[in-house]
Amino acid sequence: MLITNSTELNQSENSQSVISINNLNHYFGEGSLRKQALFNINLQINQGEIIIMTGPSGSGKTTLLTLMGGLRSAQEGSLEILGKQIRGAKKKQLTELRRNIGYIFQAHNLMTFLTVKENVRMSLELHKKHLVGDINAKTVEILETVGLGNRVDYYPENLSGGQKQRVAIARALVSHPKIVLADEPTAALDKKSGRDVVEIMQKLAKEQGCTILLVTHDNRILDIADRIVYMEDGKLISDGIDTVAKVY
Ligand SMILES: Nc1ncnc2c1ncn2[C@@H]1O[C@H](COP(=O)(O)OP(=O)(O)OP(=O)(O)O)[C@@H](O)[C@H]1O
Repeated sequence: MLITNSTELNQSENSQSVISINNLNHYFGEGSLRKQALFNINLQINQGEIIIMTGPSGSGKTTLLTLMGGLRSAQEGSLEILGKQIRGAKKKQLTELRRNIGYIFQAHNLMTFLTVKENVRMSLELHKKHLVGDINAKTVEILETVGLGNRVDYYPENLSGGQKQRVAIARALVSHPKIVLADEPTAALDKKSGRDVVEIMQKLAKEQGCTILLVTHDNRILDIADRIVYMEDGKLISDGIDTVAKVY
């Protein structure tokens, strides 16, 4: 009976872990040009956490973010995303995994020839499981949540930077991904728009229970994080469990 209980406990603990990284190394280039970009990274990320990754330029934040987002295959060590081992993963496995992940980038990457509504709706259309029910209504609903209910038929060129970024958030979250990756989402925005954008991300993520991984140099938004991961020279210096105060 005791064994059963402890097994159940382990299973429930594991189910909370969305990303599990152990002794991860990463290299760019080959032969004499081979350069190590990540050194022995260990990090556990749980469901619903908002993680901000910060550190100097070239410290490896984007490399780690793209690995955690299934945008490249892990080479050495262990990287489990949503329970799947990504070390040595093939393109097909990464494509499959990416269906569970939403992406928000500094340059929002909206389709300029589609309206706001069409941009968001397209994301739903790529997910077969969301093609049930009224996808138009789902699209309008999330646009209302990000404060763009009155802009659904606009083209991106007629929106401000902050509004475009809010469309990008709606597009990333409309399919209820388990993980959202955001690379410098406030970099091109003024203080107020940047703040609005991260607060909307925070609110939606908490409602949906999704995990957010956010890379930023923007000190003004650090407070939305549950944890701040600090990197230097390809090494993880602090994973925010109890050292945030020392770093900042
Ligand atoms: N495709 C690549 N080919 C070769 N080296 C790369 C490549 N991408 C990144 N690097 C190197 O890996 C290291 C980490 O880069 P990375 O972009 O992950 O850092 P970063 O912390 O995100 O920097 P920034 O804040 O400037 O975006 C750097 O030394 C960089 O030059």
